[in-house]
Amino acid sequence: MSRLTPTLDPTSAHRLVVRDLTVSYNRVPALHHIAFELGCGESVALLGPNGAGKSTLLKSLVGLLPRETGSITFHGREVAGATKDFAYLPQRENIDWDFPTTVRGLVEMGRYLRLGWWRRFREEDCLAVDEAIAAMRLETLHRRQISALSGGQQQRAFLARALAQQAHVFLLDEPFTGLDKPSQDNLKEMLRTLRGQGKLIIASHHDLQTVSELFDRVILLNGELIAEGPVAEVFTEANIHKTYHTAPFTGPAGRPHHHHH
Ligand SMILES: Nc1ncnc2c1ncn2[C@@H]1O[C@H](COP(=O)(O)OP(=O)(O)OP(=O)(O)O)[C@@H](O)[C@H]1O
Repeated sequence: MSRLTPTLDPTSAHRLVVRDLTVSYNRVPALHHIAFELGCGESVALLGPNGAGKSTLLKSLVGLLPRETGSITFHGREVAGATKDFAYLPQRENIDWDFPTTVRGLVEMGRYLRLGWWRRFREEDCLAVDEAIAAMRLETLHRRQISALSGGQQQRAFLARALAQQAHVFLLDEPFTGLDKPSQDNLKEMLRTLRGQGKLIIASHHDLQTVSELFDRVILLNGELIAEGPVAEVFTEANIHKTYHTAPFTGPAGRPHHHHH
């Protein structure tokens, strides 16, 4: 295939395709030969016990971890390393909320990610930032320091940054954790907005009670892929049991390392 004129497979348009993905830490595999295919406009719960590899999968999708085997393609194009099409929300405790910036400053960073730091901010960039702030209902808070926001508002500020970046795939690590009921409802609505805009949302999640209310599909993970598909088909008693009550597949290298929490 010519490098200059990549041929796009029409069936892969708007799809994220993961094939045979293996990711290891110090040669100990945390993900074993994972494969799945997702489409834009879907919201997907990434489920599995502590240490199942949920964060590892999100980080590897966003290019933060090298992969040992496998391929990731989006829109039929191989994804290698960081891409502006993908936005990543780390676990809350892994974000430095004391970083001195306003909501607006944070959202502008998303825009710069898109432009490159050397480019001048233009009218259209300001508009994109305004739009993102409005979509996440942060208009009244845009001058506030991010350290002075509630947990739910901080999540929205990060989602606004991803919107300004014009990301298509939103990789969210436990976005509902630590939010009270009103903030959860609010985030739920924001995710519905994003899905309506054709974004693909993949979120690790721990509350099995809310899965069917919040998501269209599930990925059940425990070192290896247990099952993947629409909630109604795949989120079954038997699959849940298999995911949470079976010893994780540890691979030929032996037991996985203890979890960092
Ligand atoms: N930086 C690291 N170095 C070595 N091993 C790691 C590292 N990060 C994660 N691991 C191991 O990889 C495996 C998967 O961890 P990961 O954090 O992806 O799980 P998780 O499903 O996100 O867990 P949790 O639900 O607790 O957040 C675990 O066995 C963990 O101990």
